Amino acid sequence: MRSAHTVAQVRQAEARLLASLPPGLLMQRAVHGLLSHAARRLGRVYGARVVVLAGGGDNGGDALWAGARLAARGARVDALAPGRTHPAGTAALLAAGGRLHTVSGPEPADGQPPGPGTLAGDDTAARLLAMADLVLDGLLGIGGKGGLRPEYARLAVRAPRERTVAVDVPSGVDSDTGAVVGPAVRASSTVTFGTYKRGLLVGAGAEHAGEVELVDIGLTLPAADLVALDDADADLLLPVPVSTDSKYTRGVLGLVAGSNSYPGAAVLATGGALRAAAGYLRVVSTRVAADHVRRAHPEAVVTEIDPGDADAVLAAGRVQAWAVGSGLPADGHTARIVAALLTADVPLLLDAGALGVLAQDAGYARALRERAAPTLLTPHEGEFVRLVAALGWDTETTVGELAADRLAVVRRCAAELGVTVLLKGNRTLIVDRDGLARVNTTGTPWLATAGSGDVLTGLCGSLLAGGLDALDAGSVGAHLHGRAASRAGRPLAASDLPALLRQRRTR
Ligand SMILES: NC(=O)C1=CN([C@@H]2O[C@H](COP(=O)(O)OP(=O)(O)OC[C@H]3O[C@@H](n4cnc5c(N)ncnc54)[C@H](O)[C@@H]3O)[C@@H](O)[C@H]2O)[C@@H](O)CC1
Ligand SMILES: Nc1ncnc2c1ncn2[C@@H]1O[C@H](COP(=O)(O)OP(=O)(O)O)[C@@H](O)[C@H]1O
Ligand SMILES: [K+]
Repeated sequence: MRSAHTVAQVRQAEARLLASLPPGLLMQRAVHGLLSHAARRLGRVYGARVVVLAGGGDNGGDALWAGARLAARGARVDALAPGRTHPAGTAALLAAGGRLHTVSGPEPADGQPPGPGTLAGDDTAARLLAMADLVLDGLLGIGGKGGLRPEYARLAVRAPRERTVAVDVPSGVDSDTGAVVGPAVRASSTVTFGTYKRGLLVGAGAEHAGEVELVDIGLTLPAADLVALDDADADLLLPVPVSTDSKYTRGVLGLVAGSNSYPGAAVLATGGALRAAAGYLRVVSTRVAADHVRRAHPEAVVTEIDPGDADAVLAAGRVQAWAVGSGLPADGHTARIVAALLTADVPLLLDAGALGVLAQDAGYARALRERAAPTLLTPHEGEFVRLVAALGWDTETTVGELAADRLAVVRRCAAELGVTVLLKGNRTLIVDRDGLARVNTTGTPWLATAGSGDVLTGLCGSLLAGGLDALDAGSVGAHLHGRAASRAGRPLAASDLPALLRQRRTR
């Protein structure tokens, strides 16, 4: 399990630790981790060309110290700085034979740098960056605020992504939110210290960070309210049948999905549901979809209903969870079924057409809040925006806030509706009514294909029926879904996913 903390939490933990350690030791722990990572990436340090981008704070200090160590091992190290630099890190670099260039502007300038080293222009900086075997981005760490100042931005955009290692966080990424305003460093890997910063896992920041390596520097941090599951966590949470189980005790899922227009959604959701936790799957569909499901999945127990026949849905039989919405139109028929299922006292997943129904009437908010059993909503961004518009949120503002602080927005929605929200997309977020959050880090952009969300609905519904709470069902479902996608051939079709959900089990 990877835990993410806020800048304030990190600062507090650092302050406590700093008070108990000899000066400089904390930074040296960070530098040691950074150096190992850089050496591993370089393969051969001796003779390698390394560029350090050095801002004025401690982040620049880390990068300069690591540059000094690489220089001592025979690398040719040039530091590029937009202004003043960390004094001890600078002295170490120069003593080890590294060079410091203060990048003064677009043209090579005459005059004196603000400290040691030489003045250089953008052309020199660009040339050094183009020739570098490795770039260490130490422009800004967790002290970065807002968009990069122009002199920082000019260096940030010239760093070659595939050869750039970000120190702690890519410069220009907001450590707490993952928001990126304007130019920012794009790294192929990030070495982060003490804990994951939220911005490395969520939003645009995750995309800028590349692979993230965590270096332990001995910080003691509070329990995190945002975590990312690893493979082992998901495998442990996945319900596994025991010798005393029957198909019923494993959990029965009721899946209301598919329509004459979208029968495929029912087939896909069924495929996902069959390869998770439930031991028994009741699929409730109108005629055309029911026929498709029967043909594709003989093990599903199919009940055929007339559109909108809520009584027939409930009469399909006892279930431990309902999942409703994939391939259903957001119309009056679906509204009747949704209204009936909202009163059921078992866990309920609402997706697609069912979310569309909720978005048409603010009155559903109350019904959601009043439900005693867990509720999981699985919107993509468009569905999310429409859903909260029904709560009176301004659409344009919501879209802006999703870019600025995705986690905060999803938290607000989950709290307001008293439900667990799974917001799909790259780095799917799963947040419960109390604000506990998970971010999914599996998957590939190939999942951006019609129907993959239907498979996810079946999968998560099945996990709910298997007894997981909504936060676990959503996060384990998203994890397995993404993992299946990364095992797939390319291009990926949604119907490839169910078979890929089968895996060699460790238990
Ligand atoms: N504090 C500690 O004890 C440790 C800190 N470490 C490193 O220290 C970093 C934090 O150091 P700092 O607090 O000095 O912060 P930074 O190194 O992130 O730098 C903050 C400085 O950058 C300037 N700045 C902020 N936003 C800017 C922007 N948008 N454009 C241009 N300049 C901007 C600020 O004026 C401030 O002087 C961590 O990320 C980590 O790399 C590690 O060495 C581990 C120990
Ligand atoms: N760029 C992306 N990277 C990774 N996963 C993605 C990306 N875009 C979409 N996904 C995932 O693909 C699925 C798409 O679901 P959804 O939008 O509901 O599609 P549909 O309704 O067609 O099935 C979700 O699990 C989502 O997280
Ligand atoms: K950085």
